[in-house]
Amino acid sequence: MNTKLIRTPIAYGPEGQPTGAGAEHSRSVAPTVGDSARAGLGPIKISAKNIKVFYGEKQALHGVSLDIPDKAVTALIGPSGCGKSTFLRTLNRMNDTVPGARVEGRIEMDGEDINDKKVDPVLLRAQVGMVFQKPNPFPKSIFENVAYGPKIHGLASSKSELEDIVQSALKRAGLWDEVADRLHAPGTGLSGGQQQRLVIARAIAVEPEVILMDEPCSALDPIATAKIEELIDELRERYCIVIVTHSMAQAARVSQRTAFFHMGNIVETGDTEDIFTNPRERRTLDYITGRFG
Ligand SMILES: Nc1ncnc2c1ncn2[C@@H]1O[C@H](COP(=O)(O)OP(=O)(O)OP(=O)(O)O)[C@@H](O)[C@H]1O
Repeated sequence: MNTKLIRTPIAYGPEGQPTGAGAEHSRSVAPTVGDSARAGLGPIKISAKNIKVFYGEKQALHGVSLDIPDKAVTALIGPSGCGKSTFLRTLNRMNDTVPGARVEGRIEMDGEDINDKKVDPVLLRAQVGMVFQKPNPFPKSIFENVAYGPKIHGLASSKSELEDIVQSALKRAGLWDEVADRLHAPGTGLSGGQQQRLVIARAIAVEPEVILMDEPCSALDPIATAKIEELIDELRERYCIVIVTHSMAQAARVSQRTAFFHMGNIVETGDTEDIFTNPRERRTLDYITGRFG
């Protein structure tokens, strides 16, 4: 069991291998995502199996399965209402917070069931951070926006350590140079694109392994969008990133893997280049060429 997700730690052997309870779930050889080994992607980080989501009587996902590689960007594309955001929210159990929502199926992160009752959803959401469509900084200073998570998760043992974490997260989010001289100004006073990078810094500050992005650029102008796309490309060296986007061009620019959703199902998954140049399914071709959606 991933100790970052539960409050009770388990023992690890001398080479970092899990021992005792939960060790049977660990993988000595991490699998890769089919042909993505060729594309040089990381091993599977998240594996979703037969995911069904219901909002009351309405079924939004009808048994979706997807392997998501580490150190890569996976784009979820498809027409409005096809279930992209619903699927994204299952990956850090955000649907738990939606009244009337019910999730079936299994989602493993590093081979562990994230819906296991031992998993603390608060710790899971720190490990699997989320960036929304509309930048949502807290009504606090730039510094406090980033420092908040590390403080509540006890990641800094001193003020200077906290300052280092904040500085490093802002640097990795490509925002440091623009805010270094006004860390105590309100986060909400930044431009939309800067706010979105602040929110990304906030997610990074708690040392996540996965970053989920739900249309992160749809409220931004082309220049701010280009900066976020550049940032996503840098972040993928370190994180597993899943992005929902309505922009085919964006999916093609930033992702290495793409899953095409339609009416609560995945029609096709593959390397982004293959999906956009040589899709196997007619519905994918029709969507990416703008015949529907
Ligand atoms: N909280 C909710 N309560 C009831 N139905 C919901 C809820 N959230 C989503 N749905 C429904 O579930 C289906 C999938 O919605 P979802 O938002 O996941 O699609 P999407 O592909 O992300 O759409 P979009 O691209 O428009 O954001 C839709 O029919 C939507 O109306």
